[in-house]
Amino acid sequence: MSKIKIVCKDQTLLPAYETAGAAGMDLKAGIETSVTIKPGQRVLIPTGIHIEIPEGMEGQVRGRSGLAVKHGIGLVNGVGTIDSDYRGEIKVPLINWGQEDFTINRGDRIAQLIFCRYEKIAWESVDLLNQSFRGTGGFGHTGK
Ligand SMILES: O=c1ccn([C@H]2C[C@H](O)[C@@H](COP(=O)(O)OP(=O)(O)OP(=O)(O)O)O2)c(=O)[nH]1
Ligand SMILES: [Mg+2]
Repeated sequence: MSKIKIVCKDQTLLPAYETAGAAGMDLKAGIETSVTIKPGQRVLIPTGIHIEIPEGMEGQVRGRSGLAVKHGIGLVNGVGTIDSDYRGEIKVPLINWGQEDFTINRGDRIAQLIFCRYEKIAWESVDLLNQSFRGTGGFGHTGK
């Protein structure tokens, strides 16, 4: 298990795995007062945490399916990327795709954070790529 440094002044905001097999730690809203998101509105919610991810790893901020299904709450950026050299506060850009106002209170679990290893690459410029069975087919060319 990797150890990752975190600055979290309010321990009630410390992200945690909710179950033994959870892939993501839930991120909590570090807002002072409640925030209401109107239908179609975007808000950037602070989480109260700063982290130091080792090089070669990234953090992925993903939505919570319960908030999406029950209230239409999603992430504006799809999946957020937390770079290993980022030392700022992690923030979550939420959007209300639903039809009703949605209120967030301090400490509410608004998204989840997954850690992944990635590989860096260098381009090798060529004129031709190796042929493959798929070729240039994509975007549904294999059918429904
Ligand atoms: O959901 C997110 C996405 C990003 N970030 C922070 C961490 C990340 O390392 C930094 C930059 O994110 P990204 O590279 O996605 O945004 P950008 O628009 O390319 O900004 P920059 O020019 O600062 O890289 O913002 C968050 O706190 N939450
Ligand atoms: Mg960037």
